[in-house]
Amino acid sequence: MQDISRLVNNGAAFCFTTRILDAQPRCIFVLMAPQIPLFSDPASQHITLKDGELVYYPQFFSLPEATACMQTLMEKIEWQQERMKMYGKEVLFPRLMAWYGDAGSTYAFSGNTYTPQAWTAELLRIKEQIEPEAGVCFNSVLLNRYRDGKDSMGWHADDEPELGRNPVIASFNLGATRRFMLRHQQAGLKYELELQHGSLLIMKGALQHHWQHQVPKTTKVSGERINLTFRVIHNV
Ligand SMILES: O=C(O)CCC(=O)C(=O)O
Ligand SMILES: [Fe+2]
Repeated sequence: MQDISRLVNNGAAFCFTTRILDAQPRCIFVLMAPQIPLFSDPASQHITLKDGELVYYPQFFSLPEATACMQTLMEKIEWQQERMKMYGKEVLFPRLMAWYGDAGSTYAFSGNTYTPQAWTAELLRIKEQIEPEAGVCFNSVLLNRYRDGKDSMGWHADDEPELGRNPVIASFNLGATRRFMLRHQQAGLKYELELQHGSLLIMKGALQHHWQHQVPKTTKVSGERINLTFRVIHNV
């Protein structure tokens, strides 16, 4: 899978997914000549950190579009509460999860190996809108569903070997606004964002090799939230 983000920055690109009979969806980038924007660039904030980059689109999907999308994902995704080993004991993840993607994009973390389910139409639709902004063709998505403020995700980096060096990860958010915290692992730096309904956060550069992130528990939020992290898995 080729990272063309450098090229995208100099011109415009779009990416589409084709499906030939029963074949896996294939993602194809078409580079356009510079200075001829095909689509308007949704408003975004570029945040340059030490050893990493973030691009935040507060309203990547409009509110009605995001609400309809969340409803579809709540109904159509096969949500599961997975288990992990912690200090030798089996514990439940404090959230629901699901893993979708191209066949073969197997992913291992927290002691489990996840085999993806086949893309749904709704997931492909979201992926196709995100890819031109991210500049990569994603082959998998991890979905997390935080049922209320008690559900959370602890400090970690998305630095598993199958994600490769300097992975581009696109994180799409629906439902309740939650705090997304980052901490630099060597420099003692911190950064945080409130990820709102319909927003997109692209993480790139060396971020995953130097920073960790988390979604802490909160007593202030009672609503549900769904987060999708689109990724490129290199063992396909
Ligand atoms: O829910 C979020 O915003 C974070 C998700 C995340 O970090 C992950 O899936 O690795
Ligand atoms: Fe993560």
